[in-house]
Formats: sequence, C-alpha cells, structure tokens
Amino acid sequence: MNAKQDSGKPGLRQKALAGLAGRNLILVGLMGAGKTAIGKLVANTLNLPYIDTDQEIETAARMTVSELFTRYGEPEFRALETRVFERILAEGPAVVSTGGGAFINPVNRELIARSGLSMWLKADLETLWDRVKRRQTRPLLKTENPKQTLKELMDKRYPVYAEAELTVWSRNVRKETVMRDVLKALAGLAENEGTNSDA
Ligand SMILES: Nc1ncnc2c1ncn2[C@@H]1O[C@H](COP(=O)(O)OP(=O)(O)OP(=O)(O)O)[C@@H](O)[C@H]1O
Ligand SMILES: O=C(O)C1=C[C@@H](O)[C@@H](O)[C@H](O)C1
Ligand SMILES: [Mg+2]
Repeated sequence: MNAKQDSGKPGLRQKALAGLAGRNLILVGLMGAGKTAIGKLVANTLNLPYIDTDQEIETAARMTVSELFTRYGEPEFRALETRVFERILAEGPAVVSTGGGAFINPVNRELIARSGLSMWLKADLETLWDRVKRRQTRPLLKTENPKQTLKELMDKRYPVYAEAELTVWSRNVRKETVMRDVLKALAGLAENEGTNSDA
C-alpha cells in the first residue's frame, strides 16, 4: 500500500492541506526522530516537494555532513545550515526535514516562524537509540558513549523543540501511523480555525 492509499479517511489529506494553508511544513527533532522517513511519506501524501536540509547542505558543500564537521568544524556547518535554510524557506511550500540542531539556533527559529509551520517529532530515548545505533554517519554521536550523548542532547534540546507549533509523538509504531498522526495534527489546525472564525 502506498502512502496516499494509507492516509486514512478521504478527507484527512484535504484537511491537513487546509491546516498547512500553503506554508512550509518544517519537521524538527533529534537524530532518529524520523524527520526524513516520516517527512518523505507526508510529502508524498500531500503532493508537496520533499527537502532535507542536511542533503541540501551536502549538495552545496559537495561533501558529507561528517566531512564538513571534520574539515571546517561545527560553527562553519551551522553558518551553511542557516544560508541553506533561507533559500529553502523562500522557495516553498514544501515538507522540510531539518538537521537535528537546526531548530536550536534562534536565527533559524525566526526564519521558520516567518514562512513555515514547525512540527516537533518527539521520541523517547530508547526509540531514538534503537533507530540510530547502527549507523556511524552522525558526527555528534561519535563519542565514547553515544547513548549517553543522545540523552544529554535530549536534556538540552527538548525544551527548545517544545517551542515548535505542533508536536507529534514519533512512537514505535508503523511509519504510516506516525504519518497519519502528522496529518491529523495539521487537520486539527484547520478545525480550530473554523471554530475561531465562528466566534
Ligand atoms: N515509526 C518508525 N518505525 C520504524 N522505524 C522508523 C520510524 N521512524 C523512523 N524510523 C527509522 O529510524 C531511522 C532513523 O529515522 P530518520 O533517518 O528518518 O531520522 P531523522 O530524524 O531524519 O534523523 P537525522 O536527524 O539523523 O537525519 C531510519 O532507519 C528510519 O527508517
Ligand atoms: O543534531 C545535530 O546537531 C545534527 C544532526 C544531523 O542531522 C546533522 O545536521 C548534523 O550531524 C548535526
Ligand atoms: Mg534525517
């Protein structure tokens, strides 16, 4: 079954689009939250372009995120991340999955607030660890105890991710189920608007 067929009730897709109201949907959250996996499903279902900021950075820099960190350091990576963000957000609407640290930068949060709807894909430590432990591509997790590092990042970043306009639990269920939760959260915005305009 493809994502469009699996998007639940027929009206859900339309309601989700109404809630998004032509804005970019910006997915934020830690490494392993499912920003890429869920983002692609959501984009496919809503017929919107899918963009991954890490991939855009890699294309612009002609090297991997890991290589960028090693050769130029994190500050240079963050500067490039903001430049890429400015361009992407101006080109929308699209579903944009961000690098795990992008929303932590207040400059990026301000850019997102202006042209997009932010959504935090929230997951617990065990779920995240289970998803990231096999791949060695994440420079921030190249530490002696990567699970502990992930926990420290959670403690530091979760209060900031909580500033996102919407939060969806990236639970340990089928990706299509999380994707539907994303659509429902967007649809909820359209319903609330209806309520407000009646008031
Ligand atoms: N609901 C889910 N059920 C099972 N596996 C999942 C689910 N969501 C994501 N995954 C898997 O977990 C792994 C990490 O997900 P993904 O790459 O989408 O995370 P991410 O938030 O984009 O991480 P990063 O910030 O490192 O890019 C992938 O292998 C993905 O297929
Ligand atoms: O959480 C982070 O700060 C990062 C996450 C990745 O997506 C990459 O953007 C990079 O490895 C940094
Ligand atoms: Mg990703």
